[in-house]
Amino acid sequence: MPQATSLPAWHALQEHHKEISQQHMRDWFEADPQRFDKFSLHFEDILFDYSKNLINETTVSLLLDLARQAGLAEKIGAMYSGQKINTTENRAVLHIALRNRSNRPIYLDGRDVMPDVNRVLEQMRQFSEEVRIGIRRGYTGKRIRDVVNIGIGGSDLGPYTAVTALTPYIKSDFRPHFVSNVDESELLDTLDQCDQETTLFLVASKTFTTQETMINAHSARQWFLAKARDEGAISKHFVAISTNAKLVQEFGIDPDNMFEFWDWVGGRYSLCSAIGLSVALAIGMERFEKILDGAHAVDEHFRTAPFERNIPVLMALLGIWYNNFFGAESHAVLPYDHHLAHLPTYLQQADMESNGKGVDLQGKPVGHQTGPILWGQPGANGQHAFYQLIHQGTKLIPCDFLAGAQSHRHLGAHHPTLMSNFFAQPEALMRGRTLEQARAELKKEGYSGEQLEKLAHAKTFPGNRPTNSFLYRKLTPRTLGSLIALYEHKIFTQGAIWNINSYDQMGVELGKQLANTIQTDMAKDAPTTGHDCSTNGLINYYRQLL
Ligand SMILES: O=P(O)(O)OC[C@H]1O[C@H](O)[C@H](O)[C@@H](O)[C@@H]1O
Repeated sequence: MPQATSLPAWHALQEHHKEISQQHMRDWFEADPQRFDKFSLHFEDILFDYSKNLINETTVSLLLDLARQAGLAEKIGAMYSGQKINTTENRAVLHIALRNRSNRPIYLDGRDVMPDVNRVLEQMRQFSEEVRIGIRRGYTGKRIRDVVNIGIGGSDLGPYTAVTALTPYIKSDFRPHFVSNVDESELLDTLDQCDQETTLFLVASKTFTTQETMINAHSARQWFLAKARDEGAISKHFVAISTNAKLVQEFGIDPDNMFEFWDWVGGRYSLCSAIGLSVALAIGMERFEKILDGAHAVDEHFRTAPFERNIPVLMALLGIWYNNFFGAESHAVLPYDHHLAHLPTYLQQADMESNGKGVDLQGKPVGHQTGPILWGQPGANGQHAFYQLIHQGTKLIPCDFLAGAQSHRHLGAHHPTLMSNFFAQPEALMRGRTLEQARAELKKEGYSGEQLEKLAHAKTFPGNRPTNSFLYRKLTPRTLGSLIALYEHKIFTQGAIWNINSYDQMGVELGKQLANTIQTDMAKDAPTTGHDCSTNGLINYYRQLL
């Protein structure tokens, strides 16, 4: 596959960019009352409004050409048919199989993976129901009240984001916890809230070798045994979620208490696998399966919708437009739905670990920018922190705004107020405020002369800042599954066009290796000398502080 930069559509977009960058969205909206109809789409109850972007019909058509010329259709086909598109690790990428709610088989090396998927779903169903209704209890016969998921990265962020998102559905006498960091503070603060007799630990790790998770799991085991004093009781309080049966057994977890997943599920794409067990325990398996339904519906949309009406494809192309032609370095995700507070963090791993790559599929340096810096936090909080820079700073930051029309609980004017901000911010970012408008407003307020002039410039907003708005009825399990799948396929599409492998994460390794050698050095009595002088200096000063 040729580099994206050598495709004819790339050159055409470079030329087109010159023309678009001279124009203002405000004028387009004034000239064309149909703009919203042209540039918005519905998927079930989710409205995707992309009309407030720096695009016209030619832009969209050139971006679609780019997708076609980059072989996107073939690449989607390759993923769905189980080809080993994770070429560096020689693995297929089949998270779509985890939520394949159709009767269609999905083959990997000539074998249908669906019986395995369904077997584990059945195991999750049985286990979560037994815990929730109290058939499975702790070693003293008490009901399980606290569930602690111990995992990091993909074995933490997905279920943590989902459990937070679906807080209104959590069983009232049940408390889910997530421990990821190796910093003992997190584990100890959590254990302080728990009782050994009523706590269930889910040790979640695809590889079962991740340092942070293993240390936390061993410490949790010790904490448990300090009270239970019976190794036999472990089977009632520890389960594992992993692809590595051997290491799970070595840790002392009964194979019957292991929930399997497979090397064709990337960690950051594993929410719909057994990694979602904490979600199933918290909200019930039936509702967990609604997440799968929502994700599957989007999988089908992505697979079958023509590119011009394919939401993840359009999300990806708009991202590429800003990333590669406007030089935007970051992308903000701004949920006006407090339950989605962890979505930006979740998407940081999904997007930045997938597309933070500098070589292409042939192992050659890419000749263009790849994945953006993804960041964000819930509105309205962000408005009082970093929106100033988005409105008037010197950087272009495309933003996604997300909101549910209905909230789960009602209190006075809270929700309408939140929603008014959700509508106002993208409008203000698009429209801005001209110098003339600022002058007129100040004049009305009684300003004049030099002071008016100075203030008018400070109060001018350039506008023309691009946003997407996602508006759905209510944050249900199904909607959550759909939103996550939309972003997953956006990431896939961008990786496909950039011709990179979105499914390995070699960049995480070096720091891990160095940490291991440094820990050995730290254990020695002599001052550390084996590193650069800065690292030596830091380690040696740390010793003095102990
Ligand atoms: O699930 P695990 O094998 O414990 O891995 C947990 C995480 O750690 C690694 O460092 C990877 O960068 C992540 O992609 C992964 O999700």
